[in-house]
Amino acid sequence: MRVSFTKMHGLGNDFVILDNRNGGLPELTNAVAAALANRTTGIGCDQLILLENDESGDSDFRMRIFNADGSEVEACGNASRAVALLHGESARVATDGGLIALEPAEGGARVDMGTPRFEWQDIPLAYAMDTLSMPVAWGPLENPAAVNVGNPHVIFFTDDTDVVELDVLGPEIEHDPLFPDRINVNVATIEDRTNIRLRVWERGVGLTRACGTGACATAIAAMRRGLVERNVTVALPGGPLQIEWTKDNRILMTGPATLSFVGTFEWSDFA
Ligand SMILES: N[C@@H](CCC[C@H](N)C(=O)O)C(=O)O
Repeated sequence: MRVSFTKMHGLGNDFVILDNRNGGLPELTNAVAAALANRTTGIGCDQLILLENDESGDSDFRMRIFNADGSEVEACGNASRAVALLHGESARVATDGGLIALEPAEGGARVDMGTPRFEWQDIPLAYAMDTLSMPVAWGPLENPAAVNVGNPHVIFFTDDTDVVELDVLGPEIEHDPLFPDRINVNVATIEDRTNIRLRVWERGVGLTRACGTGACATAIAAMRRGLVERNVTVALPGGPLQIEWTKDNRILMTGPATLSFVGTFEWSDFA
């Protein structure tokens, strides 16, 4: 079967998007997702995004997210903006991390990512601790915060994020038994009350140019610690995102998205 896909990215975090809202595609297994995401033998991307009908009728459609390693996960901020651009109009979208609201904007989108969660069981962590100030360390990275913004994040604040060996510490922390579902690892530097610099080791992928949910989680953790205002710019290697934590406890993320190209592939080559 010949299948169409759209290649998009948000600040260099790239996606292969399959639109199955009209049905007809075979079941997308974790193995097929990993094969398509492979940059040597597949199409290549950080995340594979599958759009489906929401049978419950609670949303306009459903967005499923697969990391490059094939694992299916709950949320993806950058892909949400890409899907908003592709869809072209406002939409309420069901994800495994909860309902999100897309609002296309010039060259990108504003996304209501929902409400953050802070209970240790909700991250999830393996055992109880204060998620705003965790008494744990990995090498020079210590005393992180953890936030679930649909997916799980741990956030370390350091004087200079650029000197952290995230390619070494990232995989170690991602796979630590403290995190039963593994974790996305964020290393951030507070520049001033409205600016944060951020690098992310993504669960199931590795270092990426940008992570939208990482920007949301990091901004919320910094706001909870009183380090920044409730509306900040988060600068990632791929560019900036604007993150606001509203008085009614919603996370609003605004930033660009880009359509790279449209192509086709033969499903049986990857199944
Ligand atoms: N790139 C994403 C996050 C994708 C999912 C993440 N790797 C996870 O495993 O939770 C983003 O822009 O948020």
